[in-house]
Amino acid sequence: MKKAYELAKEQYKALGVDTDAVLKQMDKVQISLHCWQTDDVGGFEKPDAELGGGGIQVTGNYPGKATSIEEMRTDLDKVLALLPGKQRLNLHAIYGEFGGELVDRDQIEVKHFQGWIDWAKERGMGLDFNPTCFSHPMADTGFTLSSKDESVRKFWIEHVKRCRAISAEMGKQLGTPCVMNTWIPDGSKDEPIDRNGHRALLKASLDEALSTPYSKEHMIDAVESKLFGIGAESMTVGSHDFYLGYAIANSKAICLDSGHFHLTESVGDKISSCLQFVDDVLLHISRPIRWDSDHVVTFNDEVRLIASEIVRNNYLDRVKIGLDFFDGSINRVGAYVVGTRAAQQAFMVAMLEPTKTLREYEEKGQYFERLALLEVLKTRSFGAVWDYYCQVNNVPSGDGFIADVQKYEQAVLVKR
Ligand SMILES: C[C@H](O)[C@H](O)[C@@H](O)C(=O)CO
Ligand SMILES: [Mn+2]
Repeated sequence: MKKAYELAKEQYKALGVDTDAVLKQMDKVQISLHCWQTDDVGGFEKPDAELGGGGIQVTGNYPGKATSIEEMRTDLDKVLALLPGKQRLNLHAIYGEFGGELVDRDQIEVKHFQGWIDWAKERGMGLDFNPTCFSHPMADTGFTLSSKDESVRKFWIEHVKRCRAISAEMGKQLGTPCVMNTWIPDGSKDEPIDRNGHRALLKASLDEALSTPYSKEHMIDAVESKLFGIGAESMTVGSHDFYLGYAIANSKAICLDSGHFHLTESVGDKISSCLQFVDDVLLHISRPIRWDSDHVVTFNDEVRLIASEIVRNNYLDRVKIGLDFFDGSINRVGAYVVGTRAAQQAFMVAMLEPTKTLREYEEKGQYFERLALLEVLKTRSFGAVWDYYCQVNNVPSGDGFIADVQKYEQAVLVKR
């Protein structure tokens, strides 16, 4: 492997790229693992909880879904052991440790998440967080923060407020800001008459829910837009226009989910636009197939453009990288490993680009040369650099992780 790496190093050196520097630079890529892939977005508020409503859906019934926080942590440790580099963990509010009590969303406190904070601290990881404004009777009408019913709005405002306090404490205790992302399912199946009314209510609810000031050293608010959801095909209250406007006007981060735009739109193209106006972008890297299907991320052109845009513009400090897929049709631990590695690979390939040369071609109008070099790069020995990176990080390289996931399935998952 070292030999293959040395050859690749020479190949990239000829193009003006220092592969050793790339290996170091990869340390800056910290991907936040979305906890909800372990259990198909069920959460542990009550036994056998399942994702309900919210315009999102998990398909598949592959054996081995985590049925408790303990199982979830075992799975996450397995995932972490198969990934090179450092990761964060992204929690949803339904994953608190409620000790068998029914703690409603407007009652959650730091104490329900202290176990996670300690867990993360032991692993030297940062945490991110999300209010859960779905899978709850108060979300059954399809509206939460933008509901016309004041009692419904109040309930969700209180939930978001408590989530922010929890997030700030997570960031404080772990010494790294917790990104708290608010996504709500609010929308309408059929053509509504009062789009404006719901958007005005959402703005007012957010103003109140996000009013407590917290240091950016502890927590960063992000808001996530969406084009449409299941059962909300005609109008989504929190559209991209709405949230980009809100984020700019209120100095919040905007969350761009790869599945939340028309399929011909590209999240990679949006990053440099948003960052002209907001301090931070949060990514939910996903793989939409025909709709916001939340397929496991693969190393495709979409993800590569996202990574290239971040690396080419030195935006690694301003773009927080999260994943958002939930596939219950395959081994869930394997799904994490494939999806996270794919995103990491996209960043590595972006770092192996001789951007300076490409930029010079572009500045001089040498578009044939720019195109040709981009094509040549597609056949360079990136795989050897990736394998070596895995080796120096003591995780399986090549297809080695497949056997590890299979072993874990036999030893742990099938017994659940
Ligand atoms: C579970 C997440 O909050 C959810 O996936 C959200 O981020 C989203 O993308 C909804 O479509
Ligand atoms: Mn998302």
